[in-house]
Amino acid sequence: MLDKIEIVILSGFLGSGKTTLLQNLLAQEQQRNRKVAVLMNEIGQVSIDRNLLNDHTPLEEIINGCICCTSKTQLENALLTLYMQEKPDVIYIEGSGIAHPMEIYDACLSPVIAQNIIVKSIITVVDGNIWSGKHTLSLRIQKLLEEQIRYADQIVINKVDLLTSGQYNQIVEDTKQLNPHAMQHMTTFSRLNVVDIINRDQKSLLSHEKLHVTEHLHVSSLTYTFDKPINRDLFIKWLEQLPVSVYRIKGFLKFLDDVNSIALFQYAFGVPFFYREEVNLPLNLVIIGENLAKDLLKEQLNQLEQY
Ligand SMILES: Nc1nc2c(ncn2[C@@H]2O[C@H](COP(=O)(O)OP(=O)(O)OP(=O)(O)O)[C@@H](O)[C@H]2O)c(=O)[nH]1
Repeated sequence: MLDKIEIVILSGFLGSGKTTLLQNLLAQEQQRNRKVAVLMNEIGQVSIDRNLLNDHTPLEEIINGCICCTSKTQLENALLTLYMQEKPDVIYIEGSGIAHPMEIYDACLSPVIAQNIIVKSIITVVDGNIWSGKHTLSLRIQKLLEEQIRYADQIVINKVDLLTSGQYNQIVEDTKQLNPHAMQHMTTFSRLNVVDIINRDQKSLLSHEKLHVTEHLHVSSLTYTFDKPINRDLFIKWLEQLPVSVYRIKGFLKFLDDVNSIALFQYAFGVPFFYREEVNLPLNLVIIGENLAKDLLKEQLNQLEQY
């Protein structure tokens, strides 16, 4: 089994400074001698940003589609390709400016590779200038900007050079209110030493800081592997009692009433879907949510295997 590959998700609205940040990060990774791969998602028909990266960095691109719709499977496949072919230490995923960070997070956790990766950080770059004038944007875009901030564990407030001190203070306050857990960085041209922040050794931090760090990424995931078929009704009963903080589950199941096939299972915000598949895949179930009670969930899933 290969070592776990780190994933860092770069989120942020169009033009906020994600590619600029990525270039900075890649330079820092190079100094640390780590093997890096990049996955980019752009909405346009052609890739613009690839020219901004050096030729040695393995790159997969998903062009002309946003991860939140059909391109999600493409992202899963691209990630799998990078994982199998390049075996990097870390994969940076730059989402399109209109992608929701949770959609990217979700797409990373394909049941096929969820056990082999670890999402280290969700970094959202906020365009200070756009944020200050956000009332001129549609409500949908305003909501997206807020969501991109809400789900980050590192917030890079960029383009500080274009802000008045009043605007600067307002952004700091707004982002703190939307996401009190995240670390804030105020930057110009996305200049910050974030690699160290992502990789800092938690043991070396002061104890109060340690607690803070472990709480940063408040969205988490759990992968459970079933060894045998389970009872369908009991599984559905289990789903019905889940707290709303579990908002996504996906994976492969085998039910006692149909042991010759596999059920591809999808669950989003309380709504389950089962698709019958005639393939043989490991029975991995990935659960995504906020403040997951992992031990309890494992125990409950283990119980399902006892019937
Ligand atoms: N004035 C100013 N310009 C910046 C800053 N950071 C980035 N830019 C410029 O903003 C533009 C967009 O930056 P990118 O890094 O390409 O932004 P992006 O988020 O990758 O953009 P998309 O790929 O369209 O989503 C570029 O022209 C950058 O040079 C900053 O701090 N201040």
